[in-house]
Order: sequence, then structure tokens, then C-alpha cells
Amino acid sequence: MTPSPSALALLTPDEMAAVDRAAIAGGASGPALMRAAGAAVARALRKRFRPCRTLILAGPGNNGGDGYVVARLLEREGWPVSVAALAPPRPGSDAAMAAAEWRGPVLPFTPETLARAQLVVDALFGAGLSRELDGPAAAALRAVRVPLVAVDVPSGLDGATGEPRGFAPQAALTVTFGRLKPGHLLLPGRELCGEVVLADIGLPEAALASVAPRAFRNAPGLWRLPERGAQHHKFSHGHVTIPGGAAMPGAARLAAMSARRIGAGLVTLAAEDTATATLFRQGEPGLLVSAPPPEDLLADERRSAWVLGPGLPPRPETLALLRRVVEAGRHVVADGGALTAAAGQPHTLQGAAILTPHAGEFAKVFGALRRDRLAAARMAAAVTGAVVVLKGSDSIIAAPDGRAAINNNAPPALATAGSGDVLAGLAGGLLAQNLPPFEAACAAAWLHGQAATLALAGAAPGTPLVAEDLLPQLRAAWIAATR
Ligand SMILES: NC(=O)C1=CN([C@@H]2O[C@H](COP(=O)(O)OP(=O)(O)OC[C@H]3O[C@@H](n4cnc5c(N)ncnc54)[C@H](OP(=O)(O)O)[C@@H]3O)[C@@H](O)[C@H]2O)[C@H](O)CC1
Ligand SMILES: [K+]
Repeated sequence: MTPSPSALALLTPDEMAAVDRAAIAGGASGPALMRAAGAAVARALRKRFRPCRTLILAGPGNNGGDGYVVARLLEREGWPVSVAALAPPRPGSDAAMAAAEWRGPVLPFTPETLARAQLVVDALFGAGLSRELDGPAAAALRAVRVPLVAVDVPSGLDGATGEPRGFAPQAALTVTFGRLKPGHLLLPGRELCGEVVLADIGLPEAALASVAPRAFRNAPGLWRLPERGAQHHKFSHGHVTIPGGAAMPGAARLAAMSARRIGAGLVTLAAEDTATATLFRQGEPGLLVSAPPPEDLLADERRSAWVLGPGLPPRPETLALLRRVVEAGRHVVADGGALTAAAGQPHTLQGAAILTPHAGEFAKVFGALRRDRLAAARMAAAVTGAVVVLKGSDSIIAAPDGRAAINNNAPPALATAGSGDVLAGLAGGLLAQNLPPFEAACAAAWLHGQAATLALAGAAPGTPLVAEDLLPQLRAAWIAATR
């Protein structure tokens, strides 16, 4: 079933803290939320592990408070549990109350204590992480050699960015509450969390609704694919134009075949020179091929969407063509050569609808990628006014208004030659069908990942993929998105 946008919402640790405050201001009980959080961790853990010597590493805040609840609930089930407290909870806090209800062993926070554990529950820091992890906390987590279950996030992982601050341990399981955080989906956070369980701890809807989310998990429900009615004809499904060059004619062809398969009414390959036109004419019979120069096609206003870059050289001419198409008021997806042609001059991409850089192209255009890639993608979108798809295993789709989606359905094998051309073609095909740029970019990224997942269904991990394998899967990906 398609999830609702609110179920796809991601909240940063600060936003989650605001939800917490709103819940408590609205009459919810802090200790009850903590008991529900601890119970969710204990439940998830009991499902996956057999009773064994379990050590709870408890920090001074509410993350530690959750840990004391876990200790109590596991012990009640007969587990051999002990707690090692990094620091005592603040007197009078909910965590202090949870700690007072723990009557079992409290061991010194030492390497010897850790060495005896068969399972570690990391309840040191969660949403309240305020600085780099160091000292005994970092040393203890670095020394863990047994499965680790993280409460909310592996301690040290920044829930807003997915980047470790100082250090974050590798968890087998992470149990989080109410909403996922960007850091659960952004690499390396996604890998460090292991399996992620999202538990409902009874946060009131009104409290959750009091914070407007700015980030989302990318999935159908965040966008809808265009509807196709009987009264529609090929022009109402848009016309995509894709200029292509002699150096890499396959790139433009892959983009064009993808745009057709995602429902664009007409797709034209606009040849840069006559030799390329000859090559293009040997392609799919349903593709239109036009003779050079591509600019001649601008007079036809029905050519509403253009994909510029796959297989084009990163030359000033490519950038000049992009400017002419943008100035003619067309929706442009800028990829590959069109992006590299704009190295160091991001303003030249203003007016494009969607930019699809991988990390290397992003750095060339916008400068070295900062550790907070979500913020970097948002910055690039704000500077250019375009939707930016920062491609990777955790592609970030950022809109100029600050909305962002994180895509997490792409298998690693998708990092292959031509894969980006398919993505650009999908985005162009959806733009031509009048999807707004953010929705078109999100849908393209999801369909791309889904097509790859379908192409690899049943294959052993590590099985390679070529971009052409995606094409026959696009129909099934479409169907999956509309269920
Ligand atoms: N709505 C919910 O999701 C609920 C979540 N719960 C749990 O609560 C935590 C968040 O609790 P909070 O008390 O806000 O924060 P933490 O427990 O993560 O940590 C705060 C304390 O840790 C100190 N700190 C922070 N970073 C470091 C560091 N690198 N080294 C040493 N000490 C650190 C911090 O010190 P300050 O000096 O910054 O004050 C605090 O003492 C959430 O993650 C959930 O697990 C609720 O239980 C239920 C509702
Ligand atoms: K933690």
C-alpha cells in the first residue's frame, strides 16, 4: 500500500525534540514515552536474539533512560542483564526515575565489564548528541566485538546528516521512535544502523503535526505518476528532446529510450552533426531523429522538456545550448556534459528544472562536497533554483524551497555506466508529462532504483547490471509505483 506523506516524513533530532516538547506541553507523560521507547527496544531485541549476557551502556540523558527501561524489561524476562553508566542521569529527570527503577547490577564503565558481554545495548547518546564522541564513551564503543543494538541511533551518529561525529559503532539493530531521521537513511548512517525498526511510542498526532517536516523518505505517496486517460493523445503526454553527440551517442539513446518507456508521448534525438544523425537512425524505430542543429527545434513550443548532457561534451557550446533552451522557457534536465561545462559557475545553470550530478560533478560545479551532503544539496538547489538530484546509493533530491527526499531503494550494482543517462531520461519523460520538477525527480529516482531491484531479483549479492537491463523493468516499476 502507498504510504502517506506523513509516514514518509523524516525529522532531525532537533525537530524530534520539538515534537517531544509539544507532546509534553499537550499533556503526554515523559516517563510513559520513555517506557514505551524502552519496551519497543526490548521487544525488537527479544525477537532477534536469545537470552545472553547483555550489557546496557547508559548515558546521562533520556537515551540512557530508555536503556534503564530496557534493562528492567529484559531482566523481567529472565535475561542476564547489567548496566554500565557513563554518567548518572540529572537528578529529577525522567532518566533518573528510570534509573531508580533499575535494581539490578550497575558495573563500572570499564573495558573489563565490556569484555564479559555477549550483547551490548548502546543507550549512550541519541537525539541529544551535542559534540564529538570521545573519551571513555568512544573507547568503549570502539572495543565492542559482539552484536550491538542501538537505541534511537548508534551513539555518535548525527541523526541529521548520517555522518559520525568522532566515532559511531556498527549496530546490528537500531530501534528508533515515532519518525525516522535523515541519518537513518543517509550513508554511512544507513549502514551503521544495521536493521532499522521504527516503533510507535504513542507520540500524539497533534505533537507530530506541530513540526512541518522538510525531509522525506522517497517512495510513492510522496508523488503520483501522471494519469493516462482515454481522451489523451501523444502530444498531451509531452515531447522530450534530447541532443546527442558523436562521441557518446549511446548515452542520449539510453536517455531517450527511458523517456519513452516512462510515458513521454514523443521523444526526439537531436543530432549534433550528420554522422550522429545516421547513427541515431539505427536506433529504436519509435524514436524520432532530427538533423542538426538542435537549436532549430526550439521554435516548436510543444517540445516542452529537454534532456541536456548525456553524451554531450563539457564544452562552452553545450552550456550555450542549455542557456538558449532555458531562455526559451523549456523544462530542462541538465546532466553529464551540461553540468561539467558549468564547472565553477553554478549560476549558469539557473532556470534549469532538474540537475542530476554525481558527487564528482557536484564538486566541480558547486565546490568540494561538505560532510553534510543533505545541506550541500539544499544549498545547490537554492543557488540554482533547480531541483538537485545528488546521485549515490542514497541519492538526495533537494528542492529550492528546502524540501528534500532521500532515496534508498538503489542496489549498489546501479552504479554502472549509462545508469545516469537512464535516470536523466526518466526525469525528462516525467517533466514532459507535467509532473512538477521535485515530484518528477523523486519519481525518476525511485523508478530507477525499483527497475534495478527488479532486474536483480533472485540474483546473488554482487551480481552486476548494465544500464540496458533497466529498460525492460520500467513497466513493472511503474506498476509497483501505482499500486
Ligand atoms: N520523542 C522521542 O523520540 C523520545 C525519545 N526518547 C529518547 O530520548 C533521547 C534524547 O534524549 P536527550 O536527553 O535529549 O539526549 P541524549 O540522551 O541523547 O543525550 C543528552 C546528554 O548527553 C550529553 N552529551 C551529548 N553529546 C555528548 C558527547 N559527545 N559526549 C559526552 N556527553 C554528551 C549531553 O550533555 P550536554 O552537555 O550537551 O547537555 C546530555 O547530558 C532520544 O534519543 C530517545 O532515545 C524518550 O525516551 C522518549 C521520547
Ligand atoms: K544510542
